[in-house]
Amino acid sequence: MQLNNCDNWGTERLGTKGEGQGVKSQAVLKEEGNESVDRPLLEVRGVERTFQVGGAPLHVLKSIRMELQPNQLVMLRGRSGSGKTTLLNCLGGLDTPSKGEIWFNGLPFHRMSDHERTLVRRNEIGFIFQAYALMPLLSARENVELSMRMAGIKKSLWKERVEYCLSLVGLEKRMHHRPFELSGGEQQRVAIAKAIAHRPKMLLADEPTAELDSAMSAQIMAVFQNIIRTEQVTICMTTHDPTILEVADHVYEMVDGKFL
Ligand SMILES: Nc1ncnc2c1ncn2[C@@H]1O[C@H](COP(=O)(O)OP(=O)(O)OP(=O)(O)O)[C@@H](O)[C@H]1O
Repeated sequence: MQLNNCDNWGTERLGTKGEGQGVKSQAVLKEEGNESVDRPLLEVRGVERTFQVGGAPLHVLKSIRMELQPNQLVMLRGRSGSGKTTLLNCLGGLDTPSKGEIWFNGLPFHRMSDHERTLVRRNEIGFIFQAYALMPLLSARENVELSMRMAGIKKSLWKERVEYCLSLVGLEKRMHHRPFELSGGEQQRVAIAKAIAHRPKMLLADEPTAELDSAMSAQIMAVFQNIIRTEQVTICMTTHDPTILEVADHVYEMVDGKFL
């Protein structure tokens, strides 16, 4: 199953980084001398997700425990139906666990309202989908601008940041191309530029290489490694592809809703 397309979340500005009501960002906690700043970027403790299907419970996630440290590339590997997308949805605050805790950047996602999670997600998390999720009538540049508009970033800052993000993914010469004028790998690189334009701390990618051949997949993984270094971002991605696992800092192997 694929992640929801975040472009449908609306465009109003809901606050600046870490401005969620009743919750404090890592930066604020640090200023206050709170020891929690040593926490990982993301901590998952005892997470379960159960759906009611035809009146019976379907236990999709079972006792999940994981950590994402800053500037890591972490992969979730598992067969179709093992629960990878369900977990990614919970990590990104698109879904809430039935049980357990998810701490993102010191914030208790599992206790926050939808509105609070939306604020954090818009400002601090980027999403990349298998099917690129680009607007077909907009150029590469306009697609990246769109995500800055959605994050409420001042228009005067767009030009420099958009050009920088497109150059990071090696597409500075394709800025004016629309998606249908780009290869699959190039479209996915525009999607990456779009996902990092608002400077998220965490990128979640659901099968980002599934539609690509091995050479293009390798390019995407090189781009991921580059942006972890230059943008100080943590990436968590799902994959079926065993050939790309070697570039991961950590691989979680998922079987039937549990980690091996
Ligand atoms: N909203 C839902 N309601 C009921 N069942 C669901 C729901 N979302 C997911 N599931 C079920 O949970 C299981 C895991 O689905 P999920 O999409 O997380 O797997 P996946 O590992 O990402 O698979 P794939 O690699 O094919 O995308 C599946 O059996 C799916 O049918």
